[in-house]
Amino acid sequence: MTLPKVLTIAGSDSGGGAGIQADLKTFQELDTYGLSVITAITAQNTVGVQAVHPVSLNGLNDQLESVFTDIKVDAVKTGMLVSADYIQSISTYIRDYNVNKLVIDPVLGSTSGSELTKNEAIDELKNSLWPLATVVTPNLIEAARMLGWASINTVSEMEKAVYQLHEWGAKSILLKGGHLPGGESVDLLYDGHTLTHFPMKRIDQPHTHGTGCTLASAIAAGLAKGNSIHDAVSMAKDFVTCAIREGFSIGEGSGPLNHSAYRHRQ
Ligand SMILES: Nc1ncnc2c1ncn2[C@@H]1O[C@H](COP(=O)(O)OP(=O)(O)O)[C@@H](O)[C@H]1O
Ligand SMILES: Cc1ncc(COP(=O)(O)OP(=O)(O)O)c(N)n1
Repeated sequence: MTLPKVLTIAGSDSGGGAGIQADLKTFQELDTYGLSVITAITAQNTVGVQAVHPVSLNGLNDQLESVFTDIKVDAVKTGMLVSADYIQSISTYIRDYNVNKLVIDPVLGSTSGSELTKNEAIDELKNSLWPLATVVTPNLIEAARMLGWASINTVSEMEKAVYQLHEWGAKSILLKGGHLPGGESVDLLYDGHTLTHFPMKRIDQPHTHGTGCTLASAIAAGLAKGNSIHDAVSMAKDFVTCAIREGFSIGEGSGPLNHSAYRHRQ
């Protein structure tokens, strides 16, 4: 028996809700084999990020070399990328090893407000990694920051944003509307030809830590299993919706999702 192999390149979350931990749980639940290259260790819990300790650039390169020289991965997902030199290195491996299923979650900060990828790294992300992506999955805050806009507050602003972000060379963009105000929201997928709306009713749930990481990882698992981008996003939306519905409390702040909810859905 063999399983599709999915690699996450991201930061560790000691609280277990986001980052590498959310990614590996998602891969496992979707019957794929998860591998990890860790960019940074965050001291983090449900209340926020207390400290960030990047792995050295040598440490990052050693992990990339070990994985890529031995294992043919079917898809890669990236999360917290720390800084421009890390992104340069990761882009080189993605290009040299012909990774053709790449999901970039352009994590710039945590919802609690800590910087996880340096602002100066945005240009490197745009120029070297973005054009290699099958799909990039910004939230509204990340999209506005990368476009140099003050904010994105409406579906028509989301539509303008998704078209502009697509011009940077990724095959498709999934602009997530989780931060849109109101009880109804939408994620927009644009593949250069078709704009697809994934509408959702907001689940009234305080425990949503790790939604972005989980969604991007589920898309990567779907792609690794041979699904189209549209089908992978559609499955990933169902996965994250089930997981949000069963989010739970483990500390004083915003708790994690239940990653096994999709497997046990009725
Ligand atoms: N309260 C919610 N109810 C239903 N879906 C949600 C909720 N919050 C986020 N989502 C969905 O979870 C995914 C992650 O969205 P978002 O919160 O915008 O990203 P991030 O975690 O990167 O900030 C998106 O598909 C979004 O639509
Ligand atoms: C190590 C690490 N990586 C990414 C994030 C951001 O995760 P995300 O899924 O966007 O979840 P929230 O920050 O919205 O809870 C993180 N916090 N830590």
